[in-house]
This record gives sequence, structure tokens and C-alpha cells, in this order.
Amino acid sequence: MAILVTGGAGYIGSHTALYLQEKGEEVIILDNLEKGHEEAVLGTKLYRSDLRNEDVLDEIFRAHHISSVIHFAANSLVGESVEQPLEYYDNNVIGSYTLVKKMVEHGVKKIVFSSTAATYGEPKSIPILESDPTIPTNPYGETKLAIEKMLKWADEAYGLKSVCLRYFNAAGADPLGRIGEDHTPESHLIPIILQVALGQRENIKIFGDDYQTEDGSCVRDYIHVMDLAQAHYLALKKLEETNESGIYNLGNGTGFSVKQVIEVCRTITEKEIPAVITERRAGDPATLIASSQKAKEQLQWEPQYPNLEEIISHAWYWHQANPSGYKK
Ligand SMILES: NC(=O)c1ccc[n+]([C@@H]2O[C@H](COP(=O)([O-])OP(=O)(O)OC[C@H]3O[C@@H](n4cnc5c(N)ncnc54)[C@H](O)[C@@H]3O)[C@@H](O)[C@H]2O)c1
Ligand SMILES: O=c1ccn([C@@H]2O[C@H](COP(=O)(O)OP(=O)(O)O[C@H]3O[C@H](CO)[C@H](O)[C@H](O)[C@H]3O)[C@@H](O)[C@H]2O)c(=O)[nH]1
Repeated sequence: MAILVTGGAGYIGSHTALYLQEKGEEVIILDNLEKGHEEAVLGTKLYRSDLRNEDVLDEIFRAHHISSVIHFAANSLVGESVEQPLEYYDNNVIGSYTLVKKMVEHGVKKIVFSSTAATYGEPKSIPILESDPTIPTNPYGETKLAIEKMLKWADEAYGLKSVCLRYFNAAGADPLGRIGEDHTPESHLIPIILQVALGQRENIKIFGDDYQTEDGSCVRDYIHVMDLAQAHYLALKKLEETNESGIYNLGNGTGFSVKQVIEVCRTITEKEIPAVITERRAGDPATLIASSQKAKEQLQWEPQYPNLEEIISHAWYWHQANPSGYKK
């Protein structure tokens, strides 16, 4: 039996595929390589295709004994989603709809879905619980919430069981440096700071320092990509054992401001890393911190790398060895 990983050539998907293989699972990857990299796919079959291609999904479900699906493939940039909402509905909602339709047709009944803290919008209280209101402030979060709801109704109608994992800020890289984070253009905070440390950018722009936080910059909960990978594996095990759907936050429960993250990067890299304050970025909540108690209790999830210094060290190890990203 194999696990189909959509978006498995991307950042979190490739780390999860590697983790699953190390646990002895057979993995098949589907990725259109628009954002992903062939070089990030290690030791497994890659179908280079779009998720919305029904024929390819039919081919995969016929050719392999797929027991379950882990679904990462999506567009995932908050700002871009505000400018191009239809692209997000097309790729995220129609892509997921096509996948779920084909799973139902082929009798595949288990899915783990990449959801996001962006489903909550501006939080009412911190730390954020799964039962808190979900009022997204951008199309990206809206599309992810729409998919969560589609999965809930697909469970009721067809018995398709799902675990939706709402990640907070993914960061870090494989501790052995085999794969890492490579987005073009990069928009995430930690890799951008590390590009400054490598001399590829002049400075890091701090998007606003007038938020209601201790030092005025935004606070986020950074979670190691390998700890996310572990959670996907445990979510699949839980689905196999209990056959129950669920929604879980994944974060460390500790918030770091943008300024604090820059400071930790200066310590790890021993570089100056100039920073400048600029305008706020549209759609950024001041503080996002997860309560992950539910995942710890129900999935037996235990993050192995909760320390921000270690998360950044692993990212730095990858970026130093691959300053221009994956070697083509
Ligand atoms: N990075 C984060 O901090 C974060 C936080 C919360 C949730 N997420 C979610 O996790 C998932 C993975 O995020 P990531 O950071 O690894 O992104 P990524 O862009 O690195 O990976 C996504 C992969 O999906 C592929 N893809 C996209 N649309 C496709 C399609 N229609 N058909 C086939 N392949 C397609 C891309 O080529 C890419 O390889 C996304 O669903 C994202 O919304 C990410
Ligand atoms: O050059 C930069 C880049 C980012 N930031 C700030 O750093 C923080 C983190 O920003 P990222 O872009 O790294 O991450 P986001 O919090 O915007 O989003 C990430 O986490 C979200 C959930 O919390 C979504 O799921 C999304 O897909 C994922 O990229 C934000 O306050 C942002 O304003 C800067 O100050 N300067």
C-alpha cells in the first residue's frame, strides 16, 4: 500500500515524504513543479502533473494501491491571494475538489490536509484553540476553510475520513541537510533573513513596528518542518486506528517577534544582518500563537526541535550549502 503525497516536491511535502519513507512507508508524489523541485524528491516516484488533471489521478489510483492521501498542493501566499483571489479558488478549491472526487470514485477513504492558522483570521484570544472562531481575513485562508468544510461533508456523505492540520509558521530544514526551503521569489521571514546573512540582499525589511506587541513587530509561532512531518505520519496512524476525522493546530506554543527572529539569526550566522522598518504588510495579524495540546494528547505528537535556535541552525546549514537553492 502506498501514500499519495500531492505537492510532495514542495517545502513541507518533500520533508514529509522523506520522513514517511524513513518510517518504511511507500510514497508516490504528484506535483506540477510550479513551485516545487525535482531535486527535493528523494527515492520515490514523481508524477509531474497538475492536481486538476483527472486522467492522471485515475492513472495513479489505478496503478498503485493508494491507502491514503496527504494533500499539500496549493497556492499559499497571503498577499498574493488578496491580489489574485480567483487563482486561489481555482488551484486550492477546485484542485482539492478534483482530488476528493477521484478519491471517492476510487474508494480511497483517508486524507490528511494541509490547513493553516490563516483560517482563524485575527484571533480573539491567544493561544489559539481549534474551537476558536474561524473568520479568515484573506482569500488564502478562505479557500483552506472551504476545503476543510468540503471534507467534513464528504465524511458525512461518503465516509471519507480526514485530518486537517492547521500549521502555524513552518521553518527549518532536514537536520541532515539533504533538502530545505527553496521558494522563488522567497517571501517567508527566516529564509529572507538568511539571504541577507549570505549577502544576497542588502537588508531585512521589518513589516511594521507599531503593532500591539512587546516590541511593536509581529509575533509568530515557528514550527520545525520535520515536526510537521512527524504530525502527518501520526495523523495517518490515528486515521488507521480510529477512523475518526479531526482538526489539529500545529505550533510550538511560543511566540517570537520579527525583531527577535532577526536577533536569533544574527547569533546563529554571526553576521550583522541590517534591518529597516517599513510599512505594515496587508492582512498580517499582530500575534499568532497556537495551542497544540489537542495534537499532543490525541495524536501523541511530540515536537523534536521546539527550540528556535535549532530551527534556524538547520535552515542556515541548508542555505549555506545551497545559496542559490537546489542545484539543477
Ligand atoms: N509554509 C508554511 O508556513 C505553511 C503554513 C501553513 C500551511 N501551509 C500549507 O502547507 C502546504 C505546503 O506549503 P509549502 O510551504 O510546502 O508550499 P510549497 O509551495 O513549497 O509546496 C506546494 C507544492 O505544491 C505544488 N502544487 C501547487 N499547486 C499544484 C497543482 N495544482 N498541482 C500539482 N502540484 C501543485 C507546488 O509545485 C509545490 O511543489 C500548502 O498547502 C500550504 O498552504 C504552509
Ligand atoms: O521580509 C519580511 C517577511 C516577513 N515579515 C514578517 O514576518 C512574519 C512572518 O511572515 P511569513 O511571510 O514568513 O509568514 P506568514 O506568517 O505570513 O505566513 C505563514 O504562516 C501562515 C499561517 O500562520 C500561512 O499558513 C502561510 O502560508 C505561511 O506562509 C510576518 O509578521 C511578516 O509580516 C517581515 O517583517 N519581513
